Amino acid sequence: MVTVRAPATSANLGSGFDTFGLALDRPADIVSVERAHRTTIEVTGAGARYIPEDPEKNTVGAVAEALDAPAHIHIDKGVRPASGLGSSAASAAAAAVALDELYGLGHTREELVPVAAEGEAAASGEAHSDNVAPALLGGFTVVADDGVTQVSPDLSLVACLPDIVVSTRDARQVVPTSTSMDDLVETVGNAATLTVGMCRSDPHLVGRGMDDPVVTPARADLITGSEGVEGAARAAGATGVTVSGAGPTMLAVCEPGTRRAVAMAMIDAFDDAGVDATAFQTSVGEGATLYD
Ligand SMILES: Nc1ncnc2c1ncn2[C@@H]1O[C@H](COP(=O)(O)OP(=O)(O)OP(=O)(O)O)[C@@H](O)[C@H]1O
Ligand SMILES: N[C@@H](CCO)C(=O)O
Repeated sequence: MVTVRAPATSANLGSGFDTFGLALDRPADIVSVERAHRTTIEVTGAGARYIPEDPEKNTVGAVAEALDAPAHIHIDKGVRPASGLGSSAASAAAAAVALDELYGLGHTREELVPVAAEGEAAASGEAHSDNVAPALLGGFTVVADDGVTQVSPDLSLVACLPDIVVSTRDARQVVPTSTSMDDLVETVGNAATLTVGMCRSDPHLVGRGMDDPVVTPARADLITGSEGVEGAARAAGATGVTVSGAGPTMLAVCEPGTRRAVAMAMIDAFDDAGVDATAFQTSVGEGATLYD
Protein backbone atom coordinates (compact mmCIF):
# COMPACT_ATOMS: atom_id res chain seq x y z
CA MET A 1 0.00 0.00 0.00
CA VAL A 2 1.17 3.56 -0.74
CA THR A 3 -0.16 6.56 1.22
CA VAL A 4 0.19 10.22 0.27
CA ARG A 5 -0.88 13.47 1.97
CA ALA A 6 -1.77 16.39 -0.34
CA PRO A 7 -2.59 19.88 0.93
CA ALA A 8 -5.47 22.25 0.53
CA THR A 9 -4.68 24.99 -1.96
CA SER A 10 -5.96 28.49 -2.69
CA ALA A 11 -6.27 29.41 -6.36
CA ASN A 12 -6.45 32.82 -8.04
CA LEU A 13 -5.21 34.96 -5.09
CA GLY A 14 -7.37 37.74 -6.55
CA SER A 15 -5.36 39.05 -9.48
CA GLY A 16 -4.22 35.65 -10.86
CA PHE A 17 -7.50 34.10 -12.06
CA ASP A 18 -6.92 30.52 -13.28
CA THR A 19 -3.14 31.16 -13.02
CA PHE A 20 -1.93 31.60 -9.42
CA GLY A 21 -2.12 28.95 -6.70
CA LEU A 22 -0.79 28.55 -3.16
CA ALA A 23 -0.34 25.36 -1.11
CA LEU A 24 -1.54 25.67 2.50
CA ASP A 25 0.11 23.85 5.38
CA ARG A 26 -3.31 22.54 6.45
CA PRO A 27 -5.93 21.09 6.01
CA ALA A 28 -5.04 18.11 3.75
CA ASP A 29 -6.41 14.91 2.16
CA ILE A 30 -4.79 11.52 2.76
CA VAL A 31 -5.03 8.98 -0.06
CA SER A 32 -4.00 5.29 0.13
CA VAL A 33 -3.78 3.03 -2.92
CA GLU A 34 -3.47 -0.75 -3.40
CA ARG A 35 -3.06 -2.58 -6.72
CA ALA A 36 -6.30 -4.00 -8.15
CA HIS A 37 -7.66 -5.22 -11.51
CA ARG A 38 -10.18 -2.38 -11.66
CA THR A 39 -10.44 0.91 -9.82
CA THR A 40 -12.71 1.14 -6.78
CA ILE A 41 -13.00 4.14 -4.46
CA GLU A 42 -13.92 4.58 -0.80
CA VAL A 43 -14.29 8.07 0.74
CA THR A 44 -14.30 8.98 4.46
CA GLY A 45 -13.83 12.25 6.36
CA ALA A 46 -15.02 15.85 5.80
CA GLY A 47 -18.03 16.03 3.47
CA ALA A 48 -17.55 12.39 2.38
CA ARG A 49 -21.26 11.89 1.83
CA TYR A 50 -21.27 14.53 -0.93
CA ILE A 51 -18.43 12.91 -2.88
CA PRO A 52 -19.17 10.25 -5.52
CA GLU A 53 -17.38 6.89 -5.22
CA ASP A 54 -18.03 6.14 -8.90
CA PRO A 55 -14.55 6.24 -10.57
CA GLU A 56 -16.01 8.16 -13.52
CA LYS A 57 -17.19 10.98 -11.26
CA ASN A 58 -14.40 11.13 -8.64
CA THR A 59 -11.21 13.04 -9.45
CA VAL A 60 -9.03 10.10 -8.37
CA GLY A 61 -10.79 7.74 -10.79
CA ALA A 62 -9.88 10.02 -13.71
CA VAL A 63 -6.26 10.08 -12.50
CA ALA A 64 -6.10 6.26 -12.28
CA GLU A 65 -7.52 6.09 -15.81
CA ALA A 66 -5.04 8.66 -17.17
CA LEU A 67 -2.08 6.76 -15.64
CA ASP A 68 -3.52 3.35 -16.62
CA ALA A 69 -3.00 2.40 -12.97
CA PRO A 70 -6.08 0.61 -11.57
CA ALA A 71 -6.25 0.46 -7.78
CA HIS A 72 -8.42 0.33 -4.71
CA ILE A 73 -8.24 3.96 -3.57
CA HIS A 74 -9.17 5.15 -0.07
CA ILE A 75 -9.58 8.91 0.36
CA ASP A 76 -9.64 10.41 3.87
CA LYS A 77 -10.95 13.93 3.27
CA GLY A 78 -9.50 16.73 5.39
CA VAL A 79 -10.51 19.33 2.79
CA ARG A 80 -14.30 19.75 2.59
CA PRO A 81 -15.69 19.64 -0.98
CA ALA A 82 -17.01 22.84 -2.62
CA SER A 83 -14.93 24.88 -0.17
CA GLY A 84 -12.70 26.91 -2.48
CA LEU A 85 -9.75 25.14 -0.88
CA GLY A 86 -8.97 22.83 -3.78
CA SER A 87 -10.74 19.82 -2.27
CA SER A 88 -11.08 17.92 -5.54
CA ALA A 89 -7.50 18.86 -6.48
CA ALA A 90 -6.02 17.61 -3.18
CA SER A 91 -7.40 14.13 -3.82
CA ALA A 92 -6.31 14.19 -7.47
CA ALA A 93 -2.76 15.30 -6.63
CA ALA A 94 -2.38 12.74 -3.84
CA ALA A 95 -3.69 9.96 -6.09
CA ALA A 96 -1.34 10.95 -8.92
CA VAL A 97 1.72 10.74 -6.66
CA ALA A 98 0.52 7.55 -4.93
CA LEU A 99 -0.30 5.69 -8.16
CA ASP A 100 2.94 6.82 -9.78
CA GLU A 101 4.81 5.33 -6.82
CA LEU A 102 2.65 2.15 -6.64
CA TYR A 103 3.28 1.30 -10.29
CA GLY A 104 6.86 2.67 -10.42
CA LEU A 105 6.00 4.99 -13.32
CA GLY A 106 8.76 7.53 -12.56
CA HIS A 107 6.90 10.71 -13.58
CA THR A 108 8.18 14.05 -12.29
CA ARG A 109 5.85 16.28 -10.27
CA GLU A 110 5.63 18.65 -13.27
CA GLU A 111 4.58 15.73 -15.49
CA LEU A 112 1.85 14.82 -12.99
CA VAL A 113 0.25 18.31 -13.19
CA PRO A 114 -1.74 17.64 -16.41
CA VAL A 115 -2.56 14.12 -15.16
CA ALA A 116 -4.09 15.46 -11.93
CA ALA A 117 -5.84 18.19 -13.96
CA GLU A 118 -7.72 15.40 -15.77
CA GLY A 119 -9.22 14.67 -12.36
CA GLU A 120 -10.40 18.29 -12.09
CA ALA A 121 -12.21 17.88 -15.39
CA ALA A 122 -14.20 15.01 -13.83
CA ALA A 123 -15.32 17.35 -11.00
CA SER A 124 -15.93 20.70 -12.67
CA GLY A 125 -15.96 20.00 -16.41
CA GLU A 126 -12.66 21.82 -17.06
CA ALA A 127 -9.08 20.54 -16.71
CA HIS A 128 -7.72 23.67 -14.97
CA SER A 129 -4.37 23.22 -13.17
CA ASP A 130 -4.23 26.14 -10.74
CA ASN A 131 -5.07 23.98 -7.69
CA VAL A 132 -3.33 20.73 -8.67
CA ALA A 133 -0.01 22.52 -9.41
CA PRO A 134 0.53 23.79 -5.83
CA ALA A 135 -0.95 20.57 -4.41
CA LEU A 136 1.82 18.68 -6.25
CA LEU A 137 4.73 21.14 -6.06
CA GLY A 138 4.00 23.12 -2.87
CA GLY A 139 4.51 26.87 -2.37
CA PHE A 140 3.27 29.50 -4.83
CA THR A 141 2.74 28.37 -8.41
CA VAL A 142 2.03 30.12 -11.70
CA VAL A 143 0.50 27.91 -14.39
CA ALA A 144 0.83 28.89 -18.03
CA ASP A 145 0.31 27.06 -21.32
CA ASP A 146 4.01 26.13 -21.46
CA GLY A 147 4.46 24.90 -17.87
CA VAL A 148 4.52 25.75 -14.18
CA THR A 149 6.78 28.14 -12.22
CA GLN A 150 7.16 27.71 -8.44
CA VAL A 151 8.63 29.51 -5.40
CA SER A 152 8.29 28.64 -1.70
CA PRO A 153 7.50 31.83 0.25
CA ASP A 154 7.08 32.07 4.02
CA LEU A 155 3.75 33.75 4.85
CA SER A 156 1.16 33.65 7.64
CA LEU A 157 -2.34 32.89 6.37
CA VAL A 158 -5.90 32.42 7.59
CA ALA A 159 -8.43 30.49 5.51
CA CYS A 160 -11.92 31.08 6.87
CA LEU A 161 -14.52 28.58 5.62
CA PRO A 162 -18.18 29.60 6.13
CA ASP A 163 -20.94 27.03 6.35
CA ILE A 164 -22.12 27.84 2.81
CA VAL A 165 -21.70 25.70 -0.32
CA VAL A 166 -20.50 27.33 -3.55
CA SER A 167 -19.70 24.91 -6.38
CA THR A 168 -16.92 25.79 -8.82
CA ARG A 169 -19.35 25.17 -11.66
CA ASP A 170 -21.76 27.87 -10.32
CA ALA A 171 -18.99 30.33 -9.44
CA ARG A 172 -17.57 30.15 -12.98
CA GLN A 173 -20.96 31.21 -14.38
CA VAL A 174 -20.70 34.68 -12.75
CA VAL A 175 -17.21 35.46 -14.09
CA PRO A 176 -17.43 38.37 -16.58
CA THR A 177 -16.70 37.34 -20.17
CA SER A 178 -14.87 40.60 -21.02
CA THR A 179 -13.18 43.48 -19.21
CA SER A 180 -12.04 47.07 -19.81
CA MET A 181 -8.50 48.11 -20.65
CA ASP A 182 -8.32 50.05 -17.32
CA ASP A 183 -9.20 46.91 -15.36
CA LEU A 184 -6.69 44.88 -17.40
CA VAL A 185 -3.89 47.34 -16.63
CA GLU A 186 -4.79 47.36 -12.92
CA THR A 187 -4.92 43.55 -12.78
CA VAL A 188 -1.54 43.11 -14.50
CA GLY A 189 0.04 45.60 -12.07
CA ASN A 190 -1.45 43.81 -9.07
CA ALA A 191 -0.42 40.35 -10.33
CA ALA A 192 3.14 41.54 -10.85
CA THR A 193 3.23 43.13 -7.37
CA LEU A 194 1.96 39.89 -5.84
CA THR A 195 4.59 37.83 -7.66
CA VAL A 196 7.42 40.04 -6.41
CA GLY A 197 5.91 39.78 -2.93
CA MET A 198 5.93 35.98 -3.12
CA CYS A 199 9.59 35.98 -4.17
CA ARG A 200 10.41 38.21 -1.16
CA SER A 201 7.98 36.60 1.35
CA ASP A 202 6.58 40.12 1.82
CA PRO A 203 2.99 40.08 3.18
CA HIS A 204 2.43 43.75 2.27
CA LEU A 205 3.27 43.30 -1.41
CA VAL A 206 1.30 40.04 -1.58
CA GLY A 207 -1.69 41.65 0.16
CA ARG A 208 -1.67 44.68 -2.17
CA GLY A 209 -1.27 42.47 -5.20
CA MET A 210 -4.35 40.41 -4.29
CA ASP A 211 -6.70 43.28 -5.22
CA ASP A 212 -8.76 42.34 -8.27
CA PRO A 213 -11.33 44.58 -9.96
CA VAL A 214 -12.84 41.88 -12.21
CA VAL A 215 -13.55 38.35 -10.92
CA THR A 216 -13.56 38.69 -7.12
CA PRO A 217 -16.29 41.39 -6.90
CA ALA A 218 -18.62 39.23 -9.01
CA ARG A 219 -18.04 36.21 -6.79
CA ALA A 220 -18.17 38.05 -3.46
CA ASP A 221 -21.92 38.43 -4.00
CA LEU A 222 -22.25 34.62 -3.66
CA ILE A 223 -20.73 34.73 -0.15
CA THR A 224 -23.02 36.13 2.55
CA GLY A 225 -21.09 38.55 4.79
CA SER A 226 -17.91 38.67 2.69
CA GLU A 227 -17.62 42.48 2.75
CA GLY A 228 -17.78 42.61 6.55
CA VAL A 229 -15.33 39.70 6.82
CA GLU A 230 -12.79 41.48 4.63
CA GLY A 231 -13.05 44.70 6.67
CA ALA A 232 -12.76 42.85 9.98
CA ALA A 233 -9.73 40.84 8.82
CA ARG A 234 -7.92 43.99 7.63
CA ALA A 235 -8.66 45.77 10.92
CA ALA A 236 -7.15 42.79 12.81
CA GLY A 237 -3.89 42.75 10.82
CA ALA A 238 -4.54 41.20 7.41
CA THR A 239 -2.59 42.85 4.59
CA GLY A 240 -4.90 41.42 1.92
CA VAL A 241 -8.13 39.41 1.75
CA THR A 242 -9.74 37.65 -1.19
CA VAL A 243 -12.09 34.85 -2.18
CA SER A 244 -10.18 31.56 -2.18
CA GLY A 245 -10.65 29.72 -5.46
CA ALA A 246 -14.30 29.69 -6.39
CA GLY A 247 -15.29 30.37 -2.75
CA PRO A 248 -16.83 30.39 -0.21
CA THR A 249 -13.57 30.33 1.80
CA MET A 250 -12.04 33.79 2.34
CA LEU A 251 -8.23 33.85 2.41
CA ALA A 252 -6.29 36.45 4.43
CA VAL A 253 -2.55 37.14 4.27
CA CYS A 254 -1.45 38.31 7.70
CA GLU A 255 1.20 40.45 9.38
CA PRO A 256 3.40 38.13 11.47
CA GLY A 257 1.84 37.60 14.91
CA THR A 258 -1.71 38.59 13.91
CA ARG A 259 -3.03 35.24 12.63
CA ARG A 260 -5.08 34.40 15.71
CA ALA A 261 -6.68 37.87 15.87
CA VAL A 262 -7.46 37.77 12.14
CA ALA A 263 -9.04 34.31 12.47
CA MET A 264 -11.26 35.42 15.37
CA ALA A 265 -12.26 38.63 13.55
CA MET A 266 -13.28 36.69 10.42
CA ILE A 267 -15.34 34.15 12.38
CA ASP A 268 -17.08 36.96 14.32
CA ALA A 269 -17.86 38.88 11.13
CA PHE A 270 -19.42 35.81 9.51
CA ASP A 271 -21.37 35.27 12.73
CA ASP A 272 -22.66 38.88 12.51
CA ALA A 273 -23.99 37.96 9.05
CA GLY A 274 -25.71 34.87 10.50
CA VAL A 275 -23.20 32.37 9.09
CA ASP A 276 -21.21 29.76 11.06
CA ALA A 277 -17.55 29.54 10.01
CA THR A 278 -14.33 27.66 10.78
CA ALA A 279 -10.90 29.28 10.46
CA PHE A 280 -7.64 27.49 9.63
CA GLN A 281 -4.62 29.39 10.96
CA THR A 282 -2.06 28.20 8.48
CA SER A 283 1.00 29.07 6.38
CA VAL A 284 2.43 28.24 2.97
CA GLY A 285 2.81 24.46 2.74
CA GLU A 286 4.66 21.68 0.92
CA GLY A 287 3.31 19.71 -2.01
CA ALA A 288 2.05 16.12 -1.85
CA THR A 289 4.13 14.04 0.56
CA LEU A 290 4.65 10.26 0.55
CA TYR A 291 4.27 8.49 3.90
CA ASP A 292 6.90 5.81 4.61
N1 LIG B 1 -12.02 13.32 -4.53
C1 LIG B 1 -12.86 14.36 -4.51
N2 LIG B 1 -12.78 15.26 -3.51
C2 LIG B 1 -13.63 16.31 -3.46
N3 LIG B 1 -14.61 16.54 -4.34
C3 LIG B 1 -14.73 15.67 -5.36
C4 LIG B 1 -13.85 14.56 -5.49
N4 LIG B 1 -14.20 13.89 -6.61
C5 LIG B 1 -15.25 14.54 -7.14
N5 LIG B 1 -15.58 15.62 -6.40
C6 LIG B 1 -16.66 16.56 -6.68
O1 LIG B 1 -16.09 17.84 -6.97
C7 LIG B 1 -16.91 18.88 -6.48
C8 LIG B 1 -16.08 19.74 -5.54
O2 LIG B 1 -15.12 20.38 -6.28
P1 LIG B 1 -15.10 21.94 -6.38
O3 LIG B 1 -14.06 22.28 -7.38
O4 LIG B 1 -16.50 22.48 -6.59
O5 LIG B 1 -14.68 22.34 -4.91
P2 LIG B 1 -13.26 22.68 -4.35
O6 LIG B 1 -12.32 21.70 -4.96
O7 LIG B 1 -13.32 22.73 -2.88
O8 LIG B 1 -13.12 24.16 -4.84
P3 LIG B 1 -12.02 25.03 -5.57
O9 LIG B 1 -11.60 24.26 -6.78
O10 LIG B 1 -12.78 26.29 -5.86
O11 LIG B 1 -10.92 25.28 -4.62
C9 LIG B 1 -18.04 18.26 -5.75
O12 LIG B 1 -19.15 18.21 -6.62
C10 LIG B 1 -17.56 16.85 -5.48
O13 LIG B 1 -18.59 15.91 -5.40
N1 LIG C 1 -9.43 29.08 -10.90
C1 LIG C 1 -10.58 28.30 -10.54
C2 LIG C 1 -10.29 27.64 -9.23
C3 LIG C 1 -11.45 26.88 -8.69
O1 LIG C 1 -11.33 25.53 -9.00
C4 LIG C 1 -11.76 29.24 -10.38
O2 LIG C 1 -11.59 30.26 -9.73
O3 LIG C 1 -12.84 28.96 -10.90
